[in-house]
Amino acid sequence: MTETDSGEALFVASGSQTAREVWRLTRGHRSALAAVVVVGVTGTLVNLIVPVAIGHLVDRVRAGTADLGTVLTLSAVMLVSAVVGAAAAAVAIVLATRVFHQVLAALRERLVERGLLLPQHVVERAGTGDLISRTSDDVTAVADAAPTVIPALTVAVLTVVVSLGGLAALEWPYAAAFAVVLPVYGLTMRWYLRTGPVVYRAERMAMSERAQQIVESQRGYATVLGFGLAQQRHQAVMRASWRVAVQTLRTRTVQSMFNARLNLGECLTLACVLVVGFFLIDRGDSTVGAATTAMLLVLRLLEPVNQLMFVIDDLQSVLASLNRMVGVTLMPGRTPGPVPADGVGEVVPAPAAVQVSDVGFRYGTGPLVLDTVTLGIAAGQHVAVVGASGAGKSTLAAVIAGIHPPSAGRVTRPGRTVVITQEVHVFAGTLRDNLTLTAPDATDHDLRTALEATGASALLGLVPDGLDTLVGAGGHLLTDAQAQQLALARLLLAAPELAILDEATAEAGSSHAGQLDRAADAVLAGRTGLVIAHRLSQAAVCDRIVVMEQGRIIEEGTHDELLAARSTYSSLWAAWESGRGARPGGVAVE
Ligand SMILES: Nc1ncnc2c1ncn2[C@@H]1O[C@H](COP(=O)(O)OP(=O)(O)OP(=O)(O)O)[C@@H](O)[C@H]1O
Repeated sequence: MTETDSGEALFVASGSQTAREVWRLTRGHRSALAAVVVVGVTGTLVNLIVPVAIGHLVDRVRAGTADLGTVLTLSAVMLVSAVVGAAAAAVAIVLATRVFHQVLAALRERLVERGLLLPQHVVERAGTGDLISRTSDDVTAVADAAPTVIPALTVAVLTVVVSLGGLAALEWPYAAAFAVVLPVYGLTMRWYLRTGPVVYRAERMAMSERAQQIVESQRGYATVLGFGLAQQRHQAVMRASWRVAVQTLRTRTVQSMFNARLNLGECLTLACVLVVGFFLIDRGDSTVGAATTAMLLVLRLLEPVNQLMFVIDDLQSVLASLNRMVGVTLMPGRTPGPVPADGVGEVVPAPAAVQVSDVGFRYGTGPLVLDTVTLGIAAGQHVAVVGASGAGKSTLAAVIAGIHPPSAGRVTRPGRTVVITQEVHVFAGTLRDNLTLTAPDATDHDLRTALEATGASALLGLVPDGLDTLVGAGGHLLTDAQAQQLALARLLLAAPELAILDEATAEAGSSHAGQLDRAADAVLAGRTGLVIAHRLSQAAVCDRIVVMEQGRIIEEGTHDELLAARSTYSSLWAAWESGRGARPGGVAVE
């Protein structure tokens, strides 16, 4: 896991780790794989009948013993063997394609599942584009190449072995002539195996970086517009795209040089076999028919040898992608729910109560963001966390939610915990799809009840097709407040034991603020709640308030207790009250 630990890309598996993992995934498909091999061997053997029959025909013609019957019989044999050989190859390819698509689907599922469980800081450290590129570009690269690579590799290996055997059986010097040229192929292969992975890896990395630049530009759309960074982002994407173009050009250059070396090997082989045939016939050690068969066998053999080389070319690309995909599946991640993650600290399940004990947290190697934080929330209690910007409130929420593993200390929380932040994602699909994400068995009646409870029943009247309305990318665009209502209704349907609202209703100043506050009250009712409060009116109605400053809890108590103590909170409250009074509409909606 060195690459991840050093703060760079996500883990890339070694060849043997990938082979082990892929072999494990073929469990359940082994008999189909055996069928691919058997059918492939049969097809290859049958295909060799054609050159032997042509050689035989040449000798019969030269000897003057070839009549129409012989020609027709040999032609029929060749026709049948060509048809059977082609049919066997087709069956092998279909079988292999099926098996590898199934294995690839299983690997992709594991990849996505694991990717979602990776600690957020690990993904962020590597750049989200890396994970996206592995689940898209790499999967596509393997999907495109695997169905041709595997049967071609099998057929090529079998043809080489069987044809060499046939050449040796004919006259050993023919096989020897081919063997003399083999080092050219060996050297080509060695050069390519050294050069290929380097250029392919560089190309994939460039693609990852391009994906990262595009994702960042899209994610930070508001910031890009707000700060007038469009030109800068455009340049960054252009530079990343140019690097992809340069790397792709390098890859193509290496491929062209590879082709040139293959052509050289082909020329040398044909020349050697011709010269050997000439001397053998001249000395009476071979017939013209045998030389014809040898030449045809060599021609047949060259094709799969070239194919083998080309397959190795694709194989390089497939292996580079597979290593990256398998790498993610081998990384340690959060297991779903409240389990210890890869930090020094610990997260363990508990009934509806929360206990945070001496928790410390830092982002990567940065400064301590949470410093020996201790906090208890009884089952059913609602606690608000307030404090200045950067005090560590969101980080504490994320550590309790299990998004970040604590660097030190221990967190105990309920198994079913849901966190809602200000950034709510609306998935592309129907409103119903978005709501049933966390409650697949919910009926339309349940969905309507949840929307009503969160004050969002009006939403159904505003969208064109009710629950069937397509929302998210490409669909009906929901406002931020509507997206928040949707998220709160989704939380209600998920019915967690602990709900964490990280400024989930922070639409301060908007006419929806009061509505969202009421929705938050509805979703917190009857369950344990942690509220990262943006507006102090949200904190005031909670059972307890915790004040944070520079990663530490500095005050704790009820709203009245903290006001009476003339504490930091009371100053915050006074400042907020005067600000609220000044803000038009602020009071009216509370
Ligand atoms: N992903 C991150 N990587 C590095 N540092 C981070 C990251 N997220 C937050 N921080 C830093 O951690 C500290 C605490 O941030 P956090 O967001 O938890 O504070 P907060 O009290 O929730 O602030 P706000 O009210 O502005 O959201 C800040 O100094 C912030 O810059």
